Amino acid sequence: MKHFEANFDGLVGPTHNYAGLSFGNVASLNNAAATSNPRAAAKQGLKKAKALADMGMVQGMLAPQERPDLHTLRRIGFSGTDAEILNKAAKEAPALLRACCSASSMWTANAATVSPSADTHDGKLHFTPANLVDKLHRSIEPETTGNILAATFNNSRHFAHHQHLPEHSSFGDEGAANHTRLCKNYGNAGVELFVYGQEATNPAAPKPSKYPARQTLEASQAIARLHQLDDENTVFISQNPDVIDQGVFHNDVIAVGNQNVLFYHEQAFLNTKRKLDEIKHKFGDSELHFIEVPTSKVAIQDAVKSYLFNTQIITLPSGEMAIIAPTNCQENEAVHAYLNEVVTLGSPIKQVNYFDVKQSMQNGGGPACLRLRVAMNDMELAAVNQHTLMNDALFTRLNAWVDKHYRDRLSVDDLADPQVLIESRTALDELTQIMKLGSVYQFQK
Ligand SMILES: N=C(N)NCCC[C@H](NC(=O)CCC(=O)O)C(=O)O
Repeated sequence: MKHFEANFDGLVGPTHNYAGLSFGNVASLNNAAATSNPRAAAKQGLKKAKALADMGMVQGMLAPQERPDLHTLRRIGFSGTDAEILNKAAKEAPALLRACCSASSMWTANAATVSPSADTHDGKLHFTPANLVDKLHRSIEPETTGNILAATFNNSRHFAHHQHLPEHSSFGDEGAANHTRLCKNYGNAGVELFVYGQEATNPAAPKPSKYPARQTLEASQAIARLHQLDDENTVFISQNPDVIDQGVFHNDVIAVGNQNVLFYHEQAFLNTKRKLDEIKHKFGDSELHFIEVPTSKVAIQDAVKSYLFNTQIITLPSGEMAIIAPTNCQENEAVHAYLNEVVTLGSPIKQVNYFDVKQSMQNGGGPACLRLRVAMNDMELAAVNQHTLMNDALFTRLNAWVDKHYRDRLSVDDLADPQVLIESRTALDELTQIMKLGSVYQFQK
């Protein structure tokens, strides 16, 4: 049996816009009210996904969510026709309308936490959608995320789908953005690293003072229980609150791992030495590469601006590893120099490939935010909805679909236009047919 890691990228939705919704996410705040280009955003994402498929990687796509979210607007008391609701919300509660229009489900690293079957007691691949309670616009994602995951991984013999955690800040959960798995080979039991920003039930524990910590220890522990992970195969690590206060709102902005490589900034964690020792102990005897980037080479500010750590580290079919980086890393002198150096360090990382995902980057989402990693085997892959898997035909079809339905300019003021809603629903209805998802959206029920 073959084992590998698949990446499921979020297809950027038709309402991709810059609304400044994410306090603590520097790019989101800096680009608030800028005009977006949803068509370019979707195509940039598709291009990256196709390039990985062309490198021999298993690559899937996850459908976007229905936005504007009329269901939520009705739930909070707006009534009338769809057009009346949009009109009233724009006048009476513009901030709430903006929260109901974000295409933020594109960052599928926040869709769920995933534990491969090699790690779980029942031998199934486990998914728990993230509740994303810290941000209003993201807290309305988990139910549909669960529907989309169930429609994509739709086989109960292989896949276990859990409900998202209780919707309370004690269980703040941002999914795979704060989760990394190290392993010798994808088919071996790995060590799952859960990184959190605060402890809900221990107010004396370190936490940031300026920006929110979106992930709690309690949420991470709940996921480990749900996924039937062994204590011997899990490590819980506190993020350094000082870096959260400098814009590191998820751990995947400061660290990334793959197989036997952990690539992280020296300021990423608390108690770094102790935690690395625990990882080493749980990982066992074989070779493990800790690539620690010192502040003297890359300042936190440069890491946050360039998204050096929001890169994907992938294992190519040759066994060598490649870094998939945003072009923003080439544009930052210190970071570019570091990436030129990293391939010479004698670790498995041998190449760096750059992709322009600037439309997403302007909202604080790099290459790694755009993908959900699912380590799996070929039997499990055969049980996946095959219409979600990237290949020449799907790439051509999705590009044509984007050309047909997406605008090339969208401002926050356009979000109240009922025409945007009609365009978005028409596009998504067609998409569910292309990807054979069934009726995953509220407007289809
Ligand atoms: N690091 C990972 N894995 N994901 C990045 C998520 C970016 C997203 N940005 C936004 O939601 C901005 C939306 C706006 O402002 O319009 C967020 O902050 O949750």
